[in-house]
Amino acid sequence: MDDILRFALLGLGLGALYALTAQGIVLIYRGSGVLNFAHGAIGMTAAYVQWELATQHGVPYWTAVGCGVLVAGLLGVLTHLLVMRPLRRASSLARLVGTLAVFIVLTAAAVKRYGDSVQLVPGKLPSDLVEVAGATVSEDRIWLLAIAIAITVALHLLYKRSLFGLGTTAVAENQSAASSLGWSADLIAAANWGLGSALAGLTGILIVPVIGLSVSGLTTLLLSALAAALVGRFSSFPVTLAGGLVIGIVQSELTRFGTDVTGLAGSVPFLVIAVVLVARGRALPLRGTFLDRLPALGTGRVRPVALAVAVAVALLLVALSTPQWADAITNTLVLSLIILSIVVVTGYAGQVSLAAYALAGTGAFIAGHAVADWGWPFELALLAGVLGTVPIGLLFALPAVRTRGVNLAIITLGLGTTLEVMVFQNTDLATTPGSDGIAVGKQTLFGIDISGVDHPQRYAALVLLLFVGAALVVANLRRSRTGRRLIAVRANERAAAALGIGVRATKLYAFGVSAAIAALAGVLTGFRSTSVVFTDFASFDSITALGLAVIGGVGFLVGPLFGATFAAGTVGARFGDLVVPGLSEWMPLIGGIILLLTLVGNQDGIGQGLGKQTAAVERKLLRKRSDDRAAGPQATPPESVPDAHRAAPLPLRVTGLTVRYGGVVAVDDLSFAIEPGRVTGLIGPNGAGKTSAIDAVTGFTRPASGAVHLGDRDLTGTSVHLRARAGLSRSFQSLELFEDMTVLDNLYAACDRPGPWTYLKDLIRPGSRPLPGQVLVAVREFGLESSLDRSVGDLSYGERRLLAIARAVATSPSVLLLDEPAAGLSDDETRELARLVRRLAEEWGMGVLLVEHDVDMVMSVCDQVVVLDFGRRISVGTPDEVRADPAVRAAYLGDLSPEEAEEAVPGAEGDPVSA
Ligand SMILES: Nc1ncnc2c1ncn2[C@@H]1O[C@H](COP(=O)(O)OP(=O)(O)OP(=O)(O)O)[C@@H](O)[C@H]1O
Repeated sequence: MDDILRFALLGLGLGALYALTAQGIVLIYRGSGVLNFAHGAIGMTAAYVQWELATQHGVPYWTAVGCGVLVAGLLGVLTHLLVMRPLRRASSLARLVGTLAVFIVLTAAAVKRYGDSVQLVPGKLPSDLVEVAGATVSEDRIWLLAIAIAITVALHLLYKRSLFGLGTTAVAENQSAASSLGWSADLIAAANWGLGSALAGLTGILIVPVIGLSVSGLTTLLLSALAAALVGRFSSFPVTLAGGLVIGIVQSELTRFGTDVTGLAGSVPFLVIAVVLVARGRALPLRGTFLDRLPALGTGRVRPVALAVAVAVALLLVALSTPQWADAITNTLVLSLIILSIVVVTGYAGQVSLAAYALAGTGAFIAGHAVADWGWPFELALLAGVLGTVPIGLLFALPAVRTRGVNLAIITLGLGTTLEVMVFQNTDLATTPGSDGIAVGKQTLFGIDISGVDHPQRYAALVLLLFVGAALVVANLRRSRTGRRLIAVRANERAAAALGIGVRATKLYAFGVSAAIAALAGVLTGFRSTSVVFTDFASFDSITALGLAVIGGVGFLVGPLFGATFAAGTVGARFGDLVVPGLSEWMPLIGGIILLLTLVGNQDGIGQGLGKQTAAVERKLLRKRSDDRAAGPQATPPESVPDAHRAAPLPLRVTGLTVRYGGVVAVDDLSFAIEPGRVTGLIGPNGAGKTSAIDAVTGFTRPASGAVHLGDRDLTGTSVHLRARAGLSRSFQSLELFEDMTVLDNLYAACDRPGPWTYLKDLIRPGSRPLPGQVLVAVREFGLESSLDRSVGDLSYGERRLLAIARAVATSPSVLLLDEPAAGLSDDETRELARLVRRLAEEWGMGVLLVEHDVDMVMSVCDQVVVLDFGRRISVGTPDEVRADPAVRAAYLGDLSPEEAEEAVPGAEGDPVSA
């Protein structure tokens, strides 16, 4: 019992360190929406400044502390002004990498100045042993706990009570609204960066007497601190403190009771948090979720002649290279493969995963054991490593099914670190006796000696060919139907699901392909010498790899090559040394600064600039051909919708539907039916529950009760994409188009129905097929023929609204649910839309549900109208019946002022139902 208490008390001290670190991270996240990877580095800088001033320049201790904290605060403000402000319109991924670049610059500068050994720094907190509740602990832990609590209370009060705190919250929630009230978002962000970084500095200074002063020391705290921040949802200071303390206590108890499993203590609390987060996450984001600006994407087009020439030249260079240069080429290409795996999962599928190195290590681990323990030849071991890592990649994908953004990044980083400490660092699993890794010896490939030790050029040539092969597979994926689905999911998960795309399967697929590529890199890294050494696969290196991916252009196939050249030990670093001898010593710092400049200069990475230039040259050279292509390979649309493409005429029956949001009953026991070939209107005042009804029918909201049947099929409880595939298609009030795709690709995403084999086939032979007949008819009906190659971002407001409906129609639904399709259209456009809706029912045979505020349009188009008020159905019937219904008049009149109501009652002129 005493032991339990003693370890709990020790854990409180540890937890206080986590909490202190986490509070600064939360503070900056609240103020700027950025996860600051440079937090630990800023703290470390402050600690070094304080240490140098106090020990080497005789500055009094507390003055030195003040200077350290001040420098940290200044670094925060500078980070905001020089990096984050120029990146304010960039994707959140680019901003995250901005902080990473700051991290690299600060750590490289610190290594240059102070070296990378650990200094023991005496602290000012008393460290006598004291007895608390029968257990002995060092007094400084109690002080740290008290400081953590005091800082938490101060921050809580500052952000809840002060004008500055209110301003920060206002800016975080709605920047433009806050600006219109006179808050300067820029000033508030700068202040938060300054304050958060000063706190990082103070934390760093307080912590180093406990953990020692070193450049990398603070990163070891990072994961637990991030976990504490996750518990506090990056917003609550008290919950973050509690999270930090509980993690500290659990880790401490585990070191006492679970010492025989490597890495258990560090991993368990993290894993529990990950599971809770995933359980509490949502399969699809909520309505109105803010959609981030996304990194630009390349086309994935391969120019065979240029590629063949490039490969031939590269092979020649490899053959002529010295062993050192061959090694540098291998390093560059292996890192390029790692980055290529990030292009698939983050660039194409939009999932910020920080697991690349963990997956690479897994590949090396499997292949290493296959060779060392089971005596498999290299060819088979390579295959086993690559394929065997795919299931692990899918495991990493599970959190992505229910979490996104920063949360996903941290969970994947944590899972990767767990794998690293529990498997890769476990000497029972990852070393052969007498070796510091898995001893695999020298390799041959189909009888040719390719040992990286004896023939570095041959090994480099092998890596080159495999890189080209992997890049071609990724290029195929980008151009394929499957690639389009990945990009649709990246752009908007809700819209993708509504079109029948299995969002979960798509994400799993991206993680699977990415894992295979990372594993290939891992095997090639591991087998270049005679034993697979797992220090090559540090989980935190995944953060740097993501940074390099963004610098190169995370959506571009050439991105990996550019990104990789910025790393140490690669071709880029060797060239640097050639140009200025001795440069390699400065290379990490210079590399960090170049990263910063590149990122600030071009947020979409080098790949995009290159892509634009190539495209411009090509356009000039091949103007005629590209004109032909713009005209498109599409066939002429048939006169009417071919029977084969008509949707099955199925009635939709909704019975007893009730939707609750906490205490609000948005839809109350609603029943209605939609018959094929007929248009049903759903009207009601603002907030009556119309969109909630569509959400519940299409599966976006889980109703409290009720049933949905399409024909004979009971769709109650099925997921959004399965309802869409069954024949329910919807449009959204806020359109939810795939903004970074062309009109044509938006339509393809809707009408493609690839089978399970397509996922594999697309990696080898991406097929493109013309739009099916019914979509061509829709294109003509909605007047989109000349816009097919345009990007959605270039369309006018009216065109966007038409595309949203055309896209829903392209899925060939039995029932089409339109949510306010005429909002914002002119009278002429609305009349044209009304005619179109009518034709969709009469000529296409669909059942249409029309939610509209334009009552005139509803009355003119619909066969039947359902009226909602406060979620309840108050009337149903033909337009005339509804118009005459006193309950409807009362509901609508309730919306009007008394004068308007009086005016409306006597005659038809002011009648809100007919006007
Ligand atoms: N996610 C949510 N959480 C809590 N309440 C919600 C949520 N979504 C909607 N509501 C509430 O449910 C009720 C119905 O909203 P809904 O948007 O479905 O109405 P609507 O008829 O479509 O309104 P509008 O015509 O303004 O679009 C409203 O009171 C709304 O505030």
